[in-house]
Amino acid sequence: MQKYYESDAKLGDLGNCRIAVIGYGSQGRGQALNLRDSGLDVIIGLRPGKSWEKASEDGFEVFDVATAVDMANVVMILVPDELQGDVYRAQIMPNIKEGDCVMFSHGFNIHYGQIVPPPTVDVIMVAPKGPGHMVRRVFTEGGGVPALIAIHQDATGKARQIALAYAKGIGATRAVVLETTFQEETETDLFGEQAVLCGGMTALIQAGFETLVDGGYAPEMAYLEVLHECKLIIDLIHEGGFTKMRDSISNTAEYGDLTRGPRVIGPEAYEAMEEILTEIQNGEFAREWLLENQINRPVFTALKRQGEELMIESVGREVRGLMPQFRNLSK
Ligand SMILES: NC(=O)C1=CN([C@@H]2O[C@H](COP(=O)(O)OP(=O)(O)OC[C@H]3O[C@@H](n4cnc5c(N)ncnc54)[C@H](OP(=O)(O)O)[C@@H]3O)[C@@H](O)[C@H]2O)C=CC1
Ligand SMILES: CC[C@](O)(C(C)=O)C(=O)O
Ligand SMILES: [Mg+2]
Ligand SMILES: [Mg+2]
Repeated sequence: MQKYYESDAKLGDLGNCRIAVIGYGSQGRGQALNLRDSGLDVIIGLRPGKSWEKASEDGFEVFDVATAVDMANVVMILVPDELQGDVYRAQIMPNIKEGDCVMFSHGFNIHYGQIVPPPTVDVIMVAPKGPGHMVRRVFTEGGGVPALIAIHQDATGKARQIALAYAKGIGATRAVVLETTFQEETETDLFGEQAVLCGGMTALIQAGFETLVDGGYAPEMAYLEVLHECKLIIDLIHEGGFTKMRDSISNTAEYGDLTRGPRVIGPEAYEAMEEILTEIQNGEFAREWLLENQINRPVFTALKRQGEELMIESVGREVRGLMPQFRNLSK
């Protein structure tokens, strides 16, 4: 894979550009603040509401989406994936100009054909491999969250330089930037969040918590064991792979890890993962999610509420309340 670092990217490639960041949520805020701190010209496009107030408080000039797109030549679309098609057709498409650059942090709408920009514009992805709040936090600490870039259309012949300059502006070249395609980013990102990072992880933690509580152990004990300590173990895996984690745990834990882990994630889990990947590759997941939104998200709403009502959530609030390190953390 092609890799890029600080010396491969020039902020000057965005020097004459005005960047409109459309949306000011997790990624929008993180990216916009980092770009501004990198000395770039950034405005924000929004609808009236909470995000508009936040962006104004943070000192940005905020406009409705159509005006922001009209005023800019680089447009980063950071509204939720499920709304991007409507926002693009109503407010972005009528205001983009020949030679502009349309950017995404996830390939969903391009890959699944929900947005088809005209051939006269660059279409680029700069996708941080981490939550927006961390894109900001790590940048302010002097580091960067790695990112993927991809070029879908290169109308100006400068798409790659612009992608790299943007990646530098948000701090990603301080870590590493890898070049991929819209297809590869979309399919791996959806798979990762569904099967491992979010879906797989919460299901694994919940199953462990329920098993201990059903076995008669105190919920607080179960929480500390299967959720709180998760981060400490993951930090070691993150720093040095399974080897570093296994060097740090006891031999007893390591033997249990090696012999019992594959019983928890056995053939059934592999089959489920293959099915999930197929649904992503053949567009079934995308169709389901877009249709779910068209009917006002009944399944999403019900499952979200059930998740919020789980015992692990209320026990977690209590246990975190016992530890000073959690008291000043925002939600
Ligand atoms: N969350 C993450 O860390 C990651 C996200 N991404 C991608 O980044 C993109 C943005 O996701 P994310 O940051 O999670 O989004 P959020 O849900 O956090 O934020 C969405 C923003 O869009 C605004 N918005 C919603 N609807 C409209 C509209 N009709 N017109 C104008 N503004 C609107 C919201 O404002 P309001 O307050 O008015 O609702 C809010 O500021 C997606 O493509 C996602 O896949 C990629 C990597 C990681
Ligand atoms: C893991 C979820 C994610 O893909 C991300 C933070 O990278 C997302 O879509 O939010
Ligand atoms: Mg992701
Ligand atoms: Mg994602």
